[in-house]
Amino acid sequence: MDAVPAPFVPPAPKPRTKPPSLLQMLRIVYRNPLELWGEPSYNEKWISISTGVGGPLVIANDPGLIRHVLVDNAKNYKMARVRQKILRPILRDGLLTAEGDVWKRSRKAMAPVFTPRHINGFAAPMLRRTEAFAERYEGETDTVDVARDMTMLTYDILAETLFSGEIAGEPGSFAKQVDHLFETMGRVDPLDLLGAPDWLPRFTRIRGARTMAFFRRLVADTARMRKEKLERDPEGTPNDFLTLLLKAEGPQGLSREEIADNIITFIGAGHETTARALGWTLYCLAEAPWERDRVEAEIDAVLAREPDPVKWLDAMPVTRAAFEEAMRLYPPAASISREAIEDETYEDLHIRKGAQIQVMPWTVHRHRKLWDNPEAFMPERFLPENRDRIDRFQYLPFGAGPRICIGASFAMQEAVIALGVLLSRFRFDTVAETKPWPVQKLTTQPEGGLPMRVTPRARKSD
Ligand code: HEM
Repeated sequence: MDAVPAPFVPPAPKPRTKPPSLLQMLRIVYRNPLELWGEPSYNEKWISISTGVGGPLVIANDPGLIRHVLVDNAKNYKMARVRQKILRPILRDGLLTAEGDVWKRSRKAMAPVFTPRHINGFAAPMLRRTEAFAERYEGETDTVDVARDMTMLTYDILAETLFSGEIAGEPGSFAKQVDHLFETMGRVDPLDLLGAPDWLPRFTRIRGARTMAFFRRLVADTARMRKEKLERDPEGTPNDFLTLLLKAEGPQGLSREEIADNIITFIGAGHETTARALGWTLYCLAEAPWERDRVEAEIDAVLAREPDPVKWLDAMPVTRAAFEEAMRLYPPAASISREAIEDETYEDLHIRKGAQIQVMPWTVHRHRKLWDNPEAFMPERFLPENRDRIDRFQYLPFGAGPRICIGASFAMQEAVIALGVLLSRFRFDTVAETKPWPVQKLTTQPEGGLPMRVTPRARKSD
């Protein structure tokens, strides 16, 4: 009998054994916040720091406390200050950054856009886009950067499901502006961490402001173009996100400005997140070929009998488990942050008004008391027969509670369709230069990229 190989342990920063100085801390937070966390963050239920930079801070790792903050007493928590300072100038009143009544009205207006019927309707364009994208690997002999490629793929899919390709302006300029926007604006500025007043310019963001104005004009023109088409030819207008959002326009629904904010939000929240998770999945599978064999076998069997991509998510538990395990180890959103509105107590933890609460999928997903062998890539944890052992609040790639990711089903469907198409046709292998290092920017990115060799798979019938 073959020996069972030891599970693959992918790269991650070692927990710190002593706290950094203030200067070191600012440098780490700017460069890679994942390198900040020490042993207690991976072992304790919570850590409460009463005199942190920017006020009191609670790191929440305990599923009970997480449930308390995100669900049971969610009304006592608003979006954290630093997060809003980074994201609100870009996303304004989009769902991710809206608060209070605007958020409530928008979430209600947008719920019908994300129904299973509409998500299922996106399966065919997801399949079409992935198949067209996969053509680039035919005859490819050089190594390719799978990290970059996955952002292109998920951008193609999002552009198709948002606008069906009907974008104002030059083709290609939209994608370029998006990249530039988030690269220049979506960063933690040390001045925000120190709680500096808003009138002090954030040099990290100045470069992004012009791109922002250009991008907003492009989105407004695209929406206007579509609105005219919808009035002229409702039957011939594609039923994509933009049409669905424009149908939600009105006093009880969304204003035109909010529609633009949400389009930018969907692009910001819904393309790089899925791309990172796909990239890390392909990387982990390549480093654990015994797991990859199981995924490939499942995909071959399902594709041979089920051409309808709507059915793939339910039909592929092994593939789904690999994707979920990659999101455990590399949660695209590494932290979920809130701010306490009033003083309150949870068990013996006193939470002060204004305290920043960090629920960190990064540390919760790697917590020593919550997971066996937490550093190892072991997709079987997420197979249906084992799933019950995972507490709802110890696995949070999409968050939880009223502000849970509205695009979670979209992302899961997209991921399984993308993996189904790519892994049925190609084998993804690492090469000597594949040495990714996880870095937290807006998402958990592989620094150094994911250079990989992509070769056609020999089919059973070949
Ligand atoms: C693997 C992919 C994705 C991951 C890991 C992810 C993760 C998350 C997380 C953790 C939150 C909660 C943030 C918080 O509570 O502060 C969130 C919210 C959100 N996500 Fe996603 N997301 C993904 C894909 C998508 C997609 C595809 C879309 C849209 C098409 C999307 C749109 C949003 C929006 C609009 C919110 C704000 C919801 C609200 O506050 O009501 N996400 N996402």
